[in-house]
Amino acid sequence: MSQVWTTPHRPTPVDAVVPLPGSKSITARALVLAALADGPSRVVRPLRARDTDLMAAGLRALGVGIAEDGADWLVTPARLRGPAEVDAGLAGTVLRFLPPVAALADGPVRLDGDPRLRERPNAGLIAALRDLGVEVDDGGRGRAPFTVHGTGAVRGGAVTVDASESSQIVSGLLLAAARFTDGIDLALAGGVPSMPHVEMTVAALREHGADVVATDRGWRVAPGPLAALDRVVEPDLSNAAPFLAAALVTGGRVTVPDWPAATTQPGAQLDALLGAMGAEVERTPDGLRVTGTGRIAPLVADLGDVGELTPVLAALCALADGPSRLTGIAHLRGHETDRIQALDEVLTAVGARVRQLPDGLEVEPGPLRAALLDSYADHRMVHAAAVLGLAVDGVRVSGPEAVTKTLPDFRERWAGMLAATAGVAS
Ligand SMILES: O=C(O)C1=C[C@@H](OP(=O)(O)O)[C@@H](O)[C@H](O)C1
Ligand SMILES: C=C(OP(=O)(O)O)C(=O)O
Repeated sequence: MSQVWTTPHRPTPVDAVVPLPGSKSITARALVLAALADGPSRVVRPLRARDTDLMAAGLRALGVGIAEDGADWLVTPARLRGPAEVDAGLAGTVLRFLPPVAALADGPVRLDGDPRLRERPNAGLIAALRDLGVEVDDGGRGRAPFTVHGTGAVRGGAVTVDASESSQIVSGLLLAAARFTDGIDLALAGGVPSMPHVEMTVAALREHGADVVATDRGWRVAPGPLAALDRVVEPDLSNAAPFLAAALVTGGRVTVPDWPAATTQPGAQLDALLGAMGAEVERTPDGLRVTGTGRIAPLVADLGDVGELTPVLAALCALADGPSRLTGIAHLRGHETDRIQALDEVLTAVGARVRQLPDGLEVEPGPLRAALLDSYADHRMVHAAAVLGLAVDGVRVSGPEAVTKTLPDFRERWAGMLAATAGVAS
């Protein structure tokens, strides 16, 4: 039976330092590239959560050695083999990053996951794999479950890809492409959301020595070896969003240590976004510090590059002092849940007026009221509920265990932040 979490109400300012575990996106790329490299690699301080544990399990199922060494993972590449079964859970990264790796295995690899995973769009990836010479049996659905019939090699070469529904389709193809016989010359058929995540993929490939160039219509990866690499994983800046938002909601102060000076993580844009919503944002020697000023300003923004920040930002919009408009995020309908619909339901339940747009939503704050909200099995909808609960007494959320996807101890960290008057929340 699903749990219900009564989210803490907090009428007084928070003042906390909140360290965060590793980035889901960087951990996923580190695992895949280490698995395809020419020797053993160490992933230092990887995120240990459902999505990244499933990525490791999927690679192990293909024959890759992944051992724990304290908090690190030691990855030892091996001949990739089928038959194998991969459980992608609800992880878009596993759904889109492992099929191109599976195509290099010498046998069939079947991929499936949670009921909602079977609704997440993947036709662009499956079509591209076929164009690159890979046999994929998906029953014509363009979604999981499907079987990649690996033959031990992928021809690769020129391919036009529809990645309008997820940037992960591009990332998945690029990550494995150096191991394709002809590499890849990937041209986009249209737009692609979440560009920082594609840049993260390109940067990670280059760090492993891959020859990657941007072209007029996409990216080209030359065939060749990937060098082994020991990589320290940065903190997950997208998971910083609810904690930093708490500073705005309570008029308090939250610092996230080890904020990278330069990064491809889209969460880095929180400084500008929260600044636009009225926060004071400073980079201090202790980390990124966000201070609430007592005012939450409305936000009018294209969030296409930073879609995964939307649930928390939309929750802030419901607490703002004017109407907001968030656009560029049509692809959020294919995320862990249809996030446009879910945000409409949740924000309406706490008193906002919400209008869905073809590519986003408008949020007009109204008199706030307590409500029982659904998590929709979506970790970031639990984060959004927690942010709302700071301002609205009596916000409860069913299915809070969804946070295991990327931050299993989210509720403990949230309580630690609220308990801290100063110093480090634990
Ligand atoms: O490559 C990645 O690590 C991710 C890319 C994005 O996917 P979409 O482009 O499907 O939004 C993002 O939302 C997701 O959380 C992680
Ligand atoms: C969209 C997300 O996840 P996924 O990697 O499953 O697509 C997310 O974490 O917000």
